[in-house]
This record gives sequence, structure tokens and C-alpha cells, in this order.
Amino acid sequence: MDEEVFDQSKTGHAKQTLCGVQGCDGELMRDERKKSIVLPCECDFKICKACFDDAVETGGGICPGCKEAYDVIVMDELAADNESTDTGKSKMESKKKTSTTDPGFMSSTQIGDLEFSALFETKGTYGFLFFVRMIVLMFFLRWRITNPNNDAFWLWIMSVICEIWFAFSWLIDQLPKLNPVNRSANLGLLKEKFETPTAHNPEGKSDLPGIDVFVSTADPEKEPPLVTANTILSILAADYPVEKLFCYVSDDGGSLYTFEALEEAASFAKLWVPFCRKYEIEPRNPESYFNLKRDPYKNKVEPKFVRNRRKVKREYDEFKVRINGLPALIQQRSNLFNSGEEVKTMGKFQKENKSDEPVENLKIPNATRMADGTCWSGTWIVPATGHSRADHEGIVKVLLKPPSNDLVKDRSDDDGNPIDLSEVDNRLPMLVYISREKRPGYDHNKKAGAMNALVRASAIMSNGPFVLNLDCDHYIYTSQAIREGMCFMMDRGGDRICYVQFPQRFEGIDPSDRYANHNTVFFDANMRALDGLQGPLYVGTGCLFRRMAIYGFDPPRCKKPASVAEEERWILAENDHEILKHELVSKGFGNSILLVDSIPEAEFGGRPLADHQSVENGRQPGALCNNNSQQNLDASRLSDAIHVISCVYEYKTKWGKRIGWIYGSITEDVLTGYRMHNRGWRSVYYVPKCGDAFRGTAPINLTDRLHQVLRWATGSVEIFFSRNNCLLASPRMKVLQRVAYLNVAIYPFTSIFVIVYCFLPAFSLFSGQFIVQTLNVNFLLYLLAVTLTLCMLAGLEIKWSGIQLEEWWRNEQFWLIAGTSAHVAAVLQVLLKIIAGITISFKLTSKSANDDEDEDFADLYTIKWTSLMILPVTIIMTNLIAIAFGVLRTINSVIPLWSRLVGGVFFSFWVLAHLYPFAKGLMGRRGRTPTLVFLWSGLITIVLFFLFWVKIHPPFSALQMEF
Ligand SMILES: O=c1ccn([C@@H]2O[C@H](COP(=O)(O)OP(=O)(O)O[C@H]3O[C@H](CO)[C@@H](O)[C@H](O)[C@H]3O)[C@@H](O)[C@H]2O)c(=O)[nH]1
Ligand SMILES: [Mn+2]
Repeated sequence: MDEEVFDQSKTGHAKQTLCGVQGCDGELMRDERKKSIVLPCECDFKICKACFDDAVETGGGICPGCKEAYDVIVMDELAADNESTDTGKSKMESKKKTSTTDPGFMSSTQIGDLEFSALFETKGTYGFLFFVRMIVLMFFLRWRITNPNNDAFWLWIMSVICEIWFAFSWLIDQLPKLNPVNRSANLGLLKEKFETPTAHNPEGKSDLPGIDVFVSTADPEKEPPLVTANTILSILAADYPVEKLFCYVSDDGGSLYTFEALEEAASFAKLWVPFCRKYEIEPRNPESYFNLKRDPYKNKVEPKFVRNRRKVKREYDEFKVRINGLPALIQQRSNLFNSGEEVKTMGKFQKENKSDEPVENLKIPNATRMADGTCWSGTWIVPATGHSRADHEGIVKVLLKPPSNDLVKDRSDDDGNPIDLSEVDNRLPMLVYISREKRPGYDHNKKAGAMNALVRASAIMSNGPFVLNLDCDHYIYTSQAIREGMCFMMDRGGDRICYVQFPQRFEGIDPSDRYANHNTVFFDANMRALDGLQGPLYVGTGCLFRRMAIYGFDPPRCKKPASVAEEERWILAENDHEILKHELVSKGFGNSILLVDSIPEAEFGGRPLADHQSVENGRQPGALCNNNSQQNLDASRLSDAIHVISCVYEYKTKWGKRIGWIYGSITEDVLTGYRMHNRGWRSVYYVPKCGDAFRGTAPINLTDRLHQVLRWATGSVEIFFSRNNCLLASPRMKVLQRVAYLNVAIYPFTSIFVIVYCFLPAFSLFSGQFIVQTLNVNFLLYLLAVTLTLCMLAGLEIKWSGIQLEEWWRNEQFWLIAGTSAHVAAVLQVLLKIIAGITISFKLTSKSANDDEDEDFADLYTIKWTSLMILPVTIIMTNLIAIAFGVLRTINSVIPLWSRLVGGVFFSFWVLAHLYPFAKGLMGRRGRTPTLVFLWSGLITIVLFFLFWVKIHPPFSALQMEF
């Protein structure tokens, strides 16, 4: 167990982190991968590994806390975990060794060896299984259609319609999945080619292109500035040439709190970043690093490390306290300055005229003030005209100036740094705070608008040929992540890649991942499979872009079909930049000359090295060694940066239409990626083997989670009903890629059929039609087949097909819950928009800044009232009542006892199988669904039964007949 050393004295939770079994005080069981405590039972009984093993092996799998059986799946998972930790060390090592040649846990064959990266094809029985299942499905449907049940015709016809849709949507879902791939990156070679001294580059300066990192935040309440500050620190400390890394924060809240938190971060970075470099700290987000559950001293040999780590930790704690104190400080300081100002004006007024004009007229505004007393140009605590969230001027503030191009090492120990950082490069990347201008009457286009403002401002200030986009809660988990992304971009032929998308990985999710926050099927099956086609979807964060693709240019060397309009034929006229500029202005980049001038440079910087005859359109090695970003920040540039983030800038331009992040969808990310694929660009999906590239937070309570799903589903349906419908895609988009986009869009529609299907067993039990009149072998077979269909639909077959997923059942459970709530709501929302023009709104997802171990999953059980939950609860109620009816009918039926029993058991099982995911997902033992949900659901249940009864069976007569 030397893998894990938990220092209890440090966390201060000694009592709570011990096993709850009487007489035992072992350390709690932990999940290495998610770095969290494992509570194997739903009652959250705290238990150590040894006691858990005892309970499983000799205690019949019963939880010592609540005396109920452990979940079989959880038990299996943990048993597997235990095996791996027993032999933990050797296994870890062998994993590391194989990782250079083997791309991970899938068995695969290498199919493409590029320069800095390699492509692998997943071996497996996937395709074969797909065809087998398709044939079985066809036979099943044929049998269903040719065997109508005339006694229960309406039930039969409804279920057959549902099944045909299911088969169709299953097919659409499977087709793009036939060729999942895997990739690997070669960081060593990248270093060799770009950062080793050569004839062109005698000093071995970095020849890598610049990268602008964009971080978006919008609301200091829902997105705590401490979280954003930590993300920024992880970026500033990332392993990429300092003079080539530029960090931009977009604050749509225009909040002084966020701004000052970033100021604090910039100042703490002076200690944090060199410390990370010196000791190769991972991850470089201080909050996560200091909360790591593993031994911080492992592999560290420098004797001073212990002391230095402690010092940095203390500095970090003080930094945190300062950030937490900011709101109060800002308030106090503003009050002070404001009242001082008031006294001054008052005195002046009394001196000047002694008339008795009311004093109120003199009241000076309740301004929010910066440290030096000047008024903050953004949002005030008490919003005023010109100083509210939706009405303030544009702000550009350089918090850290670009560093010099030469290595600077800290020579002295006594310049205020608490630890000795001599011999460490202490330069910091540039950091800029931007809050775009907001005025009433303008559509600000949410995140997409914010990103476009950053694209323009950064073009003027640093013009990185590549852009990394992160949400404020997604930090760099592996400091080399950016380099890994660049391996694909700089590869031969890499100039046709528009973006490299990394999977979204989350922290702070409950160990059992009740609401499928990890989205395993999506991130480990769908996205890999898309990579085998034209590329993964852009999912909004953790994505490295090529600037030229953002600008809406065509990929190099692409076919220009005659049918494409002149406007579409939009490619750089090489070596003819003057023409280019003129054209670009007229093409809609807006009137900033600096911006237009920067475009050819960005194009050049993104080219691969021309060091091989197969490279077309490459650039000379060494061309990017001397960058002059320091000169780029003169006053004229800064004023132009302000100009391009103004409200009016986009007026009569193509921004948001064909340039930049595309407007008009609440899932701007999917849409923006779609447009790039539509132009013929390819994207890459990269799942790093040695740890996640980025990590973020996800809403773990059901209500927030459903709203998130609702938003994504609405977005995809919305895109489907727009001119960006994938059926109308350009000929440059691959057919199966279109099918994949089609799948995303029609997925929510399946919900309608799922709901009908979920009510069917209840109705048939209730009416007694199925159970009494059609109980025969055929019918039992039918039930079996239908259950399998449901499993297949839910994606279970992925598990059986050769793509290994680490957990899977959660996705299916949650699929059913989301399918009967958020997905239907999404379809309805879009229909309402189309028919009645009702606009779709969405709420920003809250991110918790939770550093308290004990409260980790407290949020999980918060269920707030949401109408989304009415339908799932109605389904539960209806089915439960129906079971009671079914029992009654079976008891009183005229058919033989044995067949009643068999049928009854079988049918109840089937109904319960429908209920299980809901029951499991909706009601934790500690959770309570709000009464309002129950009231509504109860009401609907009663109405449904009444309608059904009156319509299908004349009241009572049917019952009397059968009883
Ligand atoms: O007016 C706005 C609204 C949002 N944001 C930022 O957009 C990001 C995403 O918003 P969030 O509420 O966290 O959405 P999620 O549901 O977590 O987002 C996922 O899905 C969204 C829509 O598909 C994508 O935009 C996100 O990047 C992706 O992480 C956050 O950084 C926000 O600060 C802004 O900058 N301005
Ligand atoms: Mn988010």
C-alpha cells in the first residue's frame, strides 16, 4: 500500500476518514483514478478496503451500515479495483512501459505513422456483432409486423411503431461507430524538431508557434473567481515556451471581483510557476495539487522540497484567504471612497452657494472602486447606468506583460520570494483580462460572442496561430497537454486539421456517478468513432484550434466544387497579401487594419515544417524562433484591441455568421465544429494515455444535470431545424459524418417513443388485454425481445462489442431518465420556437468551489423543484399502480393457474425492469423528490387512467367481465 499515503494530520478530518465498522479504524477505501473516497453503499456508510473485502467475501455482500446488499455492479467494479491496487506498482509500471507502443486499453493495430503522431485502428468484433444484431433485429421486426394482435390492436400498433423507430435510431447510432480509432503523440520528436539547436537555430530557441489560451467566465456568483484563478495558474505554469503562450480571460460579468482575483493570481504565479517548473509539479492547479490524496514526496529527492512545498502551501492558503476576502474589501473600499467624495462635494457646495437646494441632488454615485480609488469601468455592486452587467464599456487590462525572448533565471534569493528559485526560469506568460463592451439593445450572443471578441483582441495583441479554448472551470491537468495537441497540428498534413478535441474529464463526481456525468459512452465510444471518420464534435472546452479554421477559411488543398458559390471559394492568395487584405476587409472581418494584417502571419505560423518533400505549403525551420510579442503592446494596439471588442464592431461583418464562433444556437460549440467539418476540415480526438489533459467540474445533482442535458439536446434539435441541417451539408462532408450529426439531432426525438413505450406495460396490465388474452409462448418471446431491444437502444451493446468502457450501466440508466424528461422538453422547446417564436433561454451551469472533503458530494442529494421530473415520476407511479391491477386481474382470471403465475411473474419483472432505472436514478435513499413533483405526477397519472379507462374499456364492465 505504499502507493497511497494519506496524511490525516494535514487534512484535519482524521475522524471522518476512518472506517465506520466497530473496532476498526482503517483508512477509507479510495478510487485512484478519480482521486476520491469510495462509498460502496448507497447509505454512504464509510468503510475501509479490508472491511469491505470481508463484507463481500464472508459477509454475503451485505453493507455493515444499513444491512442491505451492496449493488452488484459496484461490488464487481471495486473487486476489480482491489486487484489492480494489490499489484498496483507492477501494473502501473507495465502500463507506462506499454504506453509508448500501445495506445491504451483497446487492442489495436497501427495504421498510420505520421511524424509526431500515430494512428491506430481498434481491433475487435464490433463490425461483426453489428451485422449479427442487425439481422436479428430485422427478423424480430418482421415477426412483429406480420403477427398483429387483434385482441389488443392499439397496444400492438403503438409498440410496433415505437420499435420501428428504435430500430431506425439504433442504425443511425451504429453506422458512424464502425471504425473507432486511437492516437498517440510523440513529444520527444516534437522537442527534437522544434527546440534543439540546429544550423537555422543555433541557440535552440523554441521554433513552435504561439498559442492563445481563451478562458471564459460570466458570473462571479456561479463561477467562483477562485476556480477561475486556479485555472489561470494552471495555464501560466503549463509546459510550453513562455514567450509563445498567451492567456486571455473573457469576463462577461464585467466584475471587479473576478478582475482582482486574477490580479492576485498573477502575483501568486511569480512563486507558483517557478516552483512547478523546479519540482515538476503535477497538476499545476494549486487547489488540486494541495488536495491530492497521494504522497506528495514520492519521487522527490531534493531535501529542500519538503520545506519549500510547505512554504508555497502557506502562501497559497493566504492567497485563498485574500481572494475570499475580496468582495468585502471591494465593498468597504468603495464605501470609504464614496463617502469621502461625498463629503468633499458637499463642502464645496456649501462654500460655493449657501442656498437651500436639496442635498440629495449632490449625491455622488454609489460607485464600485478599484484599489486606487478610480471608478471600475465594468459592473458595479449596485448597478448603475453604464455600469451594469448588460451595459458597460469594453475593458482590456494586461495583468502580465509578455516576457522577454531570452531565458531569465532568478539569481537572488532575497527579492521577496520565500523559496530559493535560482536556476529556474522565472518568466511568466502574458495574461490579459478582457470584458467586452455591452450595451442594451445589442445581442451579445453569450459564449460565442465572448469568444469572438477574444479572437479579435488576441489577433492584435499576440496573434497565436493556435487557440486553446477552456471554460473557467476546466484546468490543465497534465502540463504537457498543449504540446501533445501540437503534435497533431504540426504533423505532415496537419495543416488540414481545424481542431484537436480532448475528452472532458470531471472531478468531484460521486463514486457511483449516479447521473452519468462522466458520459463514458460519449467520450470513449462515440467520439473515438468519429475520429475514424472526419473528426469529433467540438464540445466547448478542452479544444485546440487552428486560427485559420476559426477565421472560416477553407482547408488547404481542398477540392473546390463548381457548385460552391463564389463566397465559399475563400482561400489565401499566396504571396499576394495586398490583394488578400483588401479582399478580407470586404469579406467581412471588420475595419481593423491591424486585425486584417495579422491574418497572413497567423496562416504562416500554422504551417508545418518544410523539411520533407511530401510537405506542401510548409515553412522553413527556425522561422518562428524570434518572436517580438513584447513590441506588440503599444498604445495604438491597445486602443485597437478596445475597438474590436466594442458592440458595434461586428455590425455588417461576417463575425458569427461565417467567421469565428457561429451564433444562433445555445450549443454554439457543436454548431461551430459542424461548420468547420462542412468546409472540409478534419478534426482530431486525442485521449492522452498518461493522465487527463484537462479536468473540469460537472453538476452532480439531478436538477442541474437535467438542465444541462436539456440545453445540449435543445441545441442539437435547434441546429437540425436550421440551415445547418446535416442533410444539407456540403459535398465536402463525409457521408457517415453527416449520419453522426443526424444522430445527435434525432436522438432527442427518440424520447417521444420511449415515453409511449414506458407506458405500454402499465396500460396493458391495467386493461388486462395482454396478460389475459395473449399469454402464450409467442408473447413471452416478445417480452424478452423487447427487453433486449431496450438494452440495445440504451447502448448496452457497446459493452459487448469490443470497445471497453470502464463503467457503463450509469449511462443507460441516465439515458432513460433524460430520455423521458430533458429530451422531450428539448423537442417541445424547439417546436415552440419554430411554431410560436418563443425564444429559448438557458441557465449558466453552477460550478462549486468545494474544498471541504466532507461536503464533497453533499450537492448530489439536492433535488430542486423542476418540472422536468414530472414525467419520469408519472411513469413510475403509473407502472406501480398497474402492477397492483395486474395482480388483481391475474388472481381473478379464468385462465389456468400455472399460466397465470408464469405470466404474472414474467410481466411484473418486465415492468420492474422499466422502473428500475428511474427508481435508482431518481431516488437515493437520502434524497427526497419534492412534493410538488409528486402532486403533479399523481394528478397526471389519475387523468391518464381515467381517460384510458373510459376510452378503451367502458368503466367497470370490463372488470366485471373478467373478475
Ligand atoms: O454569456 C455567457 C455565457 C457563458 N459563458 C461561458 O461559457 C462557458 C460554458 O458555460 P456553462 O454554463 O459552464 O455550460 P456547460 O453546460 O458546462 O457547457 C458545455 O456546453 C456548452 C454548450 O454546448 C459549451 O459552451 C461549454 O463550453 C461546454 O462546457 C462558461 O465558461 C461560461 O463562463 C460566457 O462566457 N458568456
Ligand atoms: Mn461547464
